[in-house]
Amino acid sequence: MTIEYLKKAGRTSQTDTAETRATVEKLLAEIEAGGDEAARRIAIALDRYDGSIVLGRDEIEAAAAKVPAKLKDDIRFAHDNVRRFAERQMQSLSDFEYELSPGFVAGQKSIPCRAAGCYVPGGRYSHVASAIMTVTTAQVAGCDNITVCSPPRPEIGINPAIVFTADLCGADRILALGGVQGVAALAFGLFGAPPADIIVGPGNQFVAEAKRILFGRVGIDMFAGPTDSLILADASADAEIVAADLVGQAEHGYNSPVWLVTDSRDLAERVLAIVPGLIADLPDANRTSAAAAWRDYAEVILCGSREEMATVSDDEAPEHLTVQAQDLDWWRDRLKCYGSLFLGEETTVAYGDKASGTNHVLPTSGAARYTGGLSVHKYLKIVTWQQATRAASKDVAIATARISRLEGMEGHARTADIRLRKYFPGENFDLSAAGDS
Ligand SMILES: NC(=O)C1=CN([C@@H]2O[C@H](COP(=O)(O)OP(=O)(O)OC[C@H]3O[C@@H](n4cnc5c(N)ncnc54)[C@H](O)[C@@H]3O)[C@@H](O)[C@H]2O)C=CC1
Ligand SMILES: O=C(O)[C@@H](O)CS(=O)(=O)O
Ligand SMILES: [Zn+2]
Repeated sequence: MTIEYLKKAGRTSQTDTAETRATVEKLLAEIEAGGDEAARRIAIALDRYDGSIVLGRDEIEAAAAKVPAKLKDDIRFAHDNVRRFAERQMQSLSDFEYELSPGFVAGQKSIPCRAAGCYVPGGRYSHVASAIMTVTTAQVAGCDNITVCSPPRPEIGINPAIVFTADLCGADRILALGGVQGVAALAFGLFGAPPADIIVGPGNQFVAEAKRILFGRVGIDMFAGPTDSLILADASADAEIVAADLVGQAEHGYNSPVWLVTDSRDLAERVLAIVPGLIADLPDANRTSAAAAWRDYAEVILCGSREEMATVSDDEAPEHLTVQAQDLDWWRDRLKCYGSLFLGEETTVAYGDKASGTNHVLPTSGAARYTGGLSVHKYLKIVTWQQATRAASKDVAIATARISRLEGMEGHARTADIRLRKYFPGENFDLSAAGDS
């Protein structure tokens, strides 16, 4: 490899993880011991919010009344796209039964988790689209009970558009709780909510760590923490658009990595020259986040070939991966590690983030090495079953008895023996593990 870093990051998604873990463990222990009251106390301390936590129907209607009609239409448009894509995903998985031998049938079926907990982030920005992504997929998957948690703003509560959206998409209950206290409320079943079987949704490092620690006790979709994005671009790319896309992603937060990987030094240098001006031109809060992310987490990597670019990208396993290069089919076939792929200049990460229909809850911090993003499949338990005639069970019983004895599991072996004696009286079987080798 002949890669050259034209800009190297001083920090990565693994920086400060021990400190985050210690903070989250302490908060979870406090909430588990103290229940509703502890969660409320932490919400007051961290989010300066002392209003109602479980939103009543009147509060939901009041929030909906505050959302402009045009925005409601946009939310319905995005919801419709996400719902139709999720329905198509449901169709991609079908139950089946298979006759392994005459009379011995095994099958696979999918069963939705009963209670889903959806976390909708809202600390820095008001992530209305995350409510669409999480609640809609839970609803299409067939979860019976959907609880939403989202952080309240001081004095105000949850952003009204998030409340409207969660309700539109099918939430059964909405809790004004953010961060660790929100995730804990979903997991432990606080404020009258059923304990979640699965918790889904993105969030900052505290939210992602809380889900990670609770995993096992409760299911989670994946590690979906601070957003990251990588752009693969060759000499044919438009430097202005590449720079705008990098800055658009850096605004997510001070700890959002962005990478440009290219085989064109000229493109890289032009992008490096354009980015600072685009960041400076953002509104205050967005500028602060993007400037810090660009300074501390951004990288510009020059490669010798497109194969080398693909390898660098797969090693990063970015959440969002954009290709602005020639021969898009080659890239789609070659790339292996990403949460969601955006091919060509005519689409962009923000389309997927807000409205195009694919899910924006995606693996971060390299988790795309082993998982895709949120889909209806994350809520489904793929289970198996089997059923047999007595005649069909004979060969399986003999093999089971012998393998069990070889393993030293005599009790298992005898569950097969007893059936063979009952179903085939008078027949003799060699059920010992020993025999010709
Ligand atoms: N991976 C994905 O698919 C997506 C990721 N995101 C990410 O979600 C994140 C959203 O973050 P935020 O705006 O912060 O909203 P958030 O809702 O995730 O977090 C806000 C909560 O963090 C808690 N918190 C803040 N500082 C804390 C501290 N020092 N100790 C303990 N708790 C603390 C507060 O209780 C607050 O309620 C961003 O990093 C964004 O990139 C957003 C959408 C999709
Ligand atoms: O990580 C993500 O998918 C986010 O970019 C989604 S959003 O733009 O913050 O809604
Ligand atoms: Zn985004």
